[in-house]
Amino acid sequence: MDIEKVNSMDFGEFVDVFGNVIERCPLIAAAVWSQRPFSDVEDLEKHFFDFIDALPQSGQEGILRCHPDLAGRELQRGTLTAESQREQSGAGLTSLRADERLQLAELNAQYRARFGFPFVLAARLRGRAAVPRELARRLQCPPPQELRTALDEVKKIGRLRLADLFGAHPAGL
Ligand SMILES: NC(=O)NC1=NC(=O)NC1=O
Repeated sequence: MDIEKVNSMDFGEFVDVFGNVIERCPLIAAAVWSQRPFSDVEDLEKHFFDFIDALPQSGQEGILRCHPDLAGRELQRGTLTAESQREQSGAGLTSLRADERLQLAELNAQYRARFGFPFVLAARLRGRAAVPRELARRLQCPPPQELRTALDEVKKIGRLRLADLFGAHPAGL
């Protein structure tokens, strides 16, 4: 994949390839397509992130709500997107003990009850021990700060997914 190829994609191709850069939010790719041509992958990524930053809080929270829980029901049922499945299994979340899974389910429920959206963490960047630790730590954060932290994690996931698509190794993560 190179940027000339991306700039030559029609709408359908572009959304097929980039529709899940932000988990289950193809709308963002559909909007970003109209911003082409992109100078490079960083420019493409910036358009994805600028779209997220320009949303009202309700839209930003909506993006978070499109994310499946870490080690949640969807992982158990095998209904995750391919990207999410790779990320969650890569973080060791498919080999949790029953007590670890229960602890995460309880923390995820507490988090969702407090913030109104699921806990989001770029799982590939952290080991499996970091998930409950980060969840417990962030559970104490003020909601405005936690919204920003969660969106930063969405962007880290997006950066990793774009790097995969370009066969690159993302800097600055
Ligand atoms: N709730 C989440 O954090 N979900 C995810 N994190 C990832 O890295 N991939 C996911 O699906």
